[in-house]
Amino acid sequence: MTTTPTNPVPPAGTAHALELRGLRKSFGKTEIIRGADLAVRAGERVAIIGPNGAGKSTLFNLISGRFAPTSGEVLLHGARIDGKQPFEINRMGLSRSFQITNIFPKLSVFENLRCGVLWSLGYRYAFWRFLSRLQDANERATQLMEMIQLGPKRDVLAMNLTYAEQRALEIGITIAGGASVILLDEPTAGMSTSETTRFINLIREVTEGRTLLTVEHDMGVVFGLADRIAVVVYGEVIAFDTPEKVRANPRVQEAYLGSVIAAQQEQGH
Ligand SMILES: Nc1ncnc2c1ncn2[C@@H]1O[C@H](COP(=O)(O)OP(=O)(O)OP(=O)(O)O)[C@@H](O)[C@H]1O
Repeated sequence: MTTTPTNPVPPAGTAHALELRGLRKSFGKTEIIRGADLAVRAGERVAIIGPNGAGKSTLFNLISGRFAPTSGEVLLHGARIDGKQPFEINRMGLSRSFQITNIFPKLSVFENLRCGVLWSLGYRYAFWRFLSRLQDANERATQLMEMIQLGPKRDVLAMNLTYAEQRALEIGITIAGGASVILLDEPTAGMSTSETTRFINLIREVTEGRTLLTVEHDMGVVFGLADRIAVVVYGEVIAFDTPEKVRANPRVQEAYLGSVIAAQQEQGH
């Protein structure tokens, strides 16, 4: 048995890392996602932006399997994943951060990461302590710990970490299984400006070679991190392009970005 992660970069010429085709989702009579299309290339970093209530979180819930779509398709490296359970989608190589609820507060940094590694290998939590001597799981956890720069905090309980450290740990757990597609919900929410800058660099490093999707409100993070930006307005992807082109897109300006950038400039961002 080995904990070596699966190669996060699929062979050249394969399908998109992630694809949404005509995706729709209704809650009762209200259609929230109204025919969303998106095709993300392997290795791309994509930020999903849009006004409050546009459906960004719902899209994440549809991709990660928390909700089944009303109609339409979600494909991971060309394979249909819509309607599958979250753990099945996870096993197929897509991992979503669940913010700090992912973390076991009373376990140390190292133990949290080892749990993430073992869980991704298919062991149930009840068994992990019996497997604690497994050298490869320990090695992978150590490797992750260095990656997220928490080596000096190895034996500190997660609940005693700073908020930014907890977010870093959470990302470590998210990538523990070697998933090729990573979904991060507002990864820098609640951080100071300097923490945010450091954290963007950390995210860049740990997701290198993987496909990253993030939902983000902070335009500094969006423009600093994303190769392409998907703009969701009223349940549709109205633009999907490079940051420069999205910024210059009159439809985006009108629907969303103009007012957001103006507001963030007023606040001194
Ligand atoms: N489980 C649910 N049942 C009913 N309505 C829901 C459910 N989940 C989301 N909605 C509704 O779907 C709409 C879109 O919500 P969603 O959270 O996806 O938007 P968002 O773009 O992520 O917003 P925000 O930027 O404020 O987080 C909202 O009107 C919300 O009330």
